[in-house]
Parts: sequence; structure tokens; C-alpha cells
Amino acid sequence: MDMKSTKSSSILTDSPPVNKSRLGIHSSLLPYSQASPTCSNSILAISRKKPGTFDDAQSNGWLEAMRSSSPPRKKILKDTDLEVASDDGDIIYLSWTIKYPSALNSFRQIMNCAKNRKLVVFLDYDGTLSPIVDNPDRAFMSADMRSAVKRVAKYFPTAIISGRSRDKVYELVGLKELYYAGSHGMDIMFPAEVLASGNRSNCTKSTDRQGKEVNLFQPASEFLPMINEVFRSLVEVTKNINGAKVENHKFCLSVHYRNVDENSWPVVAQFVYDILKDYSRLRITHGRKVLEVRPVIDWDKGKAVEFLLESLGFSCNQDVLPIYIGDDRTDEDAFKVLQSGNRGYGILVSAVPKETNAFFSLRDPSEVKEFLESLVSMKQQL
Ligand SMILES: O=P(O)(O)OC[C@H]1O[C@H](O[C@H]2O[C@H](CO)[C@@H](O)[C@H](O)[C@H]2O)[C@H](O)[C@@H](O)[C@@H]1O
Repeated sequence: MDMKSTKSSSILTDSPPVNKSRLGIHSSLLPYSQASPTCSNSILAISRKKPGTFDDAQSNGWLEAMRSSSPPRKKILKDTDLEVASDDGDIIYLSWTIKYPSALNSFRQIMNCAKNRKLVVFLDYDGTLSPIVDNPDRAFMSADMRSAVKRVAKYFPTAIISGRSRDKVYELVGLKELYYAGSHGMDIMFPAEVLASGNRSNCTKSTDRQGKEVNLFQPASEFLPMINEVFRSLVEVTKNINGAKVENHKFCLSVHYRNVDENSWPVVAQFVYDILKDYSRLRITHGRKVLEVRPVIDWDKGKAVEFLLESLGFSCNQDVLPIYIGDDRTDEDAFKVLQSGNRGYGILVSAVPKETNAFFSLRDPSEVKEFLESLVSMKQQL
């Protein structure tokens, strides 16, 4: 595989923002309001017309996206141009929940919709099961959260879909009763016996840590050498930037700038830009104070949700209610899948108002835990 390409490439983006009316959704799935959210799935254009100059990263909107990622409590709201102080922020948050009601307050409604349907639960990891912390290696979930997830998995098929490598997220979650998809869904493992559709010729057989036979779906495996090469380059160029950290998540990479002085963010952006301009088959997406380097393939967390539903035998819309809980821009792909097929509920975890394709909201991981516990209690009462 030709790892580098200096050919002028078209602009590389994720799927375009959507402006999809909620009115098309089956009424049984609608929350109280029927607003029309737009998706701010952020996407970076990677131009390669000229060698890197300091302006490249800036002109492609990287810096703006970096500054707006994971906003602090006090923030400028784009739509209103208002600076929001804490109290005002609470009011604005509450009005936002009219459009995206709390999944806790809407629990009964969700359960009504779940009647006679098989609930399938999808969970993101960082910011959803674990709080966001400065050091990605210390993003642990609480023992209570682990036990809530374990109990959920006892009653409902449950999968974790993370931007981290599958091994890393498994280590952090540590529950063998779940299905795991790492690298933003580009690395899916599930037991051999549950391959329902029988048409997954693109899966390979492997064994898990317990020695059980499993299926592996890794649609970006040809990118491994390229990802490793770029990882080494990124580690090298960022080594003198205080606070910068590069993670190798097997089929994707993360360049963290949370702990980098904001004045040096342009430097981080430019270094990443300069390396990536030689790799037309890689693209950048924005996470929470992180630049994510990913292969240009038609695969994301939304596709991973569809893949798992089908592979586990749950693709029949009427009988199944998938719920996806996530906090990040990459989770929007999963929300879109559930929204566009009238299939289920996306729940955005956010303490600040955001544009989203989710139906419901939860404020933070502690509310996620409460929601998961409610699912279990509801099941136990049946
Ligand atoms: O899909 P996810 O499971 O949500 O993974 C997305 C990224 O999560 C991690 O970074 C984020 O959480 C860190 C720990 O709280 C935080 O320090 C960082 O700023 C966040 O971006 C992970 O380290 C990344 O590799 C994932 O891409």
C-alpha cells in the first residue's frame, strides 16, 4: 500500500451536517418537542495545495474547532453571542432541555416505547461512563458505574463503542459480558456464535482473552502500517510541546492538547496538519480537546451500531429499541442512524447546550449511571 500520497486530493470530510426535521420520526419515538437540530459534526478540510504554512491549519478552521471543543462552563454561545455566566447558563441549559429533554425526566415515555421491544444499549466511554479528566490514562469509571453497566448487560445486550482501542477500553471497563467496538467502531469483537446474518464474510475468527472463539470486524486493517508510521511522526514532532500527548488506538490516533497552553495550540494544529498533508487517505475529526486522525473509509460509530444490531440479530426495527448514550461529536453518527431510521433514541451527555442529533439529554456520567440503574429497576419490576 502506498502509504503517502502527495497527489492533490479532494477535500476530506466526514458526512455533511444534516438539518433533518424531527417531524419525520415515528410519533412513538418523539420527545416532547419537535425541533430541527442541525448536526455540527465537525469536519476538517485537508487542503494539500501548498506546503504547510502557519496559516493552513488556521484557514481550515482547525483552530476555531479546537477552541470550541469541550467548552468550559462559562462560554460564548455561538447562536446568541452572549457570554454566559453560571446562573444564566443554568437557565439556558434548562431551555435547551425543552428541545432535548432529560432522559431521566422522560424515562416513563422511553419505557412506554420499549414495551414489547428488545432494548439494546450502546455506550460511549469517555465523558459518558467516565468523567473527562486531564490525563487520558486516568479516565477511570467508578465502581458504581461499573456495577450499573454490569447489571444493565445482564438484562439487555450492551455494547461499548469507543474512540479508544478495543483493548484499552476493555481494560478500563473490565466487563466480559459486553460487546466492544474500539477505534470509533473500526474494531468490533463479538462472540462467534451470535453471528446472525451469516453474510459477514469480512469478519475474521480470533479468540478473546478467555480463549473463546470470537469474530473480529476490522474494516480499516490495511491502514495499520500507515497509522503506525504517522503515530511515530506525531510523537516525534510533538515531543517538545509541553502537555501534548499522542495515543495510538490501533486504527486511529489521538493528539491531545487539553494540557497544552492555549497559545501553543496553533503549533499543535500546524504540526499535525503538516504531517497529514502527505496522507490523503487519512483525515482529522475533532473530539474534546483532541484531534483524531482516522482513515478515510465509510465507517463510523453509526455504521458500527448498524453492524452490531445486524450481527447480533437485532436489525428488525419493530421489535428492537436501540439506545445510544454518548457525549462527543463522533457519537453524532450513531445518533443520526437511530434518528434517521426512526429506530431508537440517541441520548447526548452534555452539561452545556449543543446542537445534536440525539433525542434526549443527560447532564453528566452520574446521570448516565442513574439512567442505567433505572433501566435495571424497571426490568426487575416486570
Ligand atoms: O469515544 P470515546 O470513548 O468517548 O473516546 C474519545 C476520546 O476519549 C479520550 O479522550 C477524552 O477523554 C480524556 C479523559 O477524560 C480527556 O483527557 C481528553 O481530553 C478527551 O478528549 C481518549 O483519550 C481519546 O483517545 C478518545 O479519542
